[in-house]
Amino acid sequence: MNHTAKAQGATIWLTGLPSAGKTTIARILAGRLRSENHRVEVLDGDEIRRFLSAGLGFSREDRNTNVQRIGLVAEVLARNGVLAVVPVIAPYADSREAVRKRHEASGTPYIEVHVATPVEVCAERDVKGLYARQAAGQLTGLTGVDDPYEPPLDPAVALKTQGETPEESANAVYAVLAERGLV
Ligand SMILES: Nc1ncnc2c1ncn2[C@@H]1O[C@H](COP(=O)(O)OS(=O)(=O)O)[C@@H](OP(=O)(O)O)[C@H]1O
Ligand SMILES: Nc1ncnc2c1ncn2[C@@H]1O[C@H](COP(=O)(O)OP(=O)(O)O)[C@@H](O)[C@H]1O
Repeated sequence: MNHTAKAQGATIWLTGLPSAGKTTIARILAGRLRSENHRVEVLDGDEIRRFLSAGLGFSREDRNTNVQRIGLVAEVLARNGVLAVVPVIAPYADSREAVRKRHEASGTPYIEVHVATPVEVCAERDVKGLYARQAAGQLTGLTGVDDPYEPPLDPAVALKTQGETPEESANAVYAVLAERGLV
């Protein structure tokens, strides 16, 4: 297939707690997809918050605004043939549903991946020290600890990252894309 002329885009949204493995899986998946000549963009929550969502905090309202902005950008990319990989917490089911609807409205594939690492494992990994800061009383409103996380009820795939390598997790997402004829 000639990917430059007729590429099929999609949004692949990786939702899950801090330190669940979203960013790691997104990077590995994106690397594999690029090596196969797909057009790929990773819309990382942390990066977007420095620019497109600068000034937004972690209230329900701000998280929703953040997720809708990212959802808009992802849908535009995906509609135009890009595989948009989105490692963003997106803790609220209604925000994720709005993003799904935006994709459905244009007939653009939207794949929801639950990076379903248990909070105890995430807190042990604590890549950015957020769980320690929350425990020390230096931070409140941490997703999964003292702020809500509404798990997806019907994700395309749920990854148990504590029992597998990051490569295996990324391969499981790739397999879903393959099943749906997107790669
Ligand atoms: N209170 C609180 N809760 C959750 N996360 C926090 C918080 N404060 C800062 N951070 C850091 O911000 C990153 C999450 O940003 P997102 O844009 O993915 O979150 S959201 O979808 O708007 O909820 C998240 O990145 P990841 O660890 O990669 O998930 C954190 O590093
Ligand atoms: N199967 C796996 N998938 C993804 N990350 C894993 C896995 N197993 C262990 N890890 C580790 O967990 C950490 C996840 O960090 P990160 O990807 O930054 O999480 P998030 O983006 O969800 O905050 C990394 O240190 C990664 O090496």
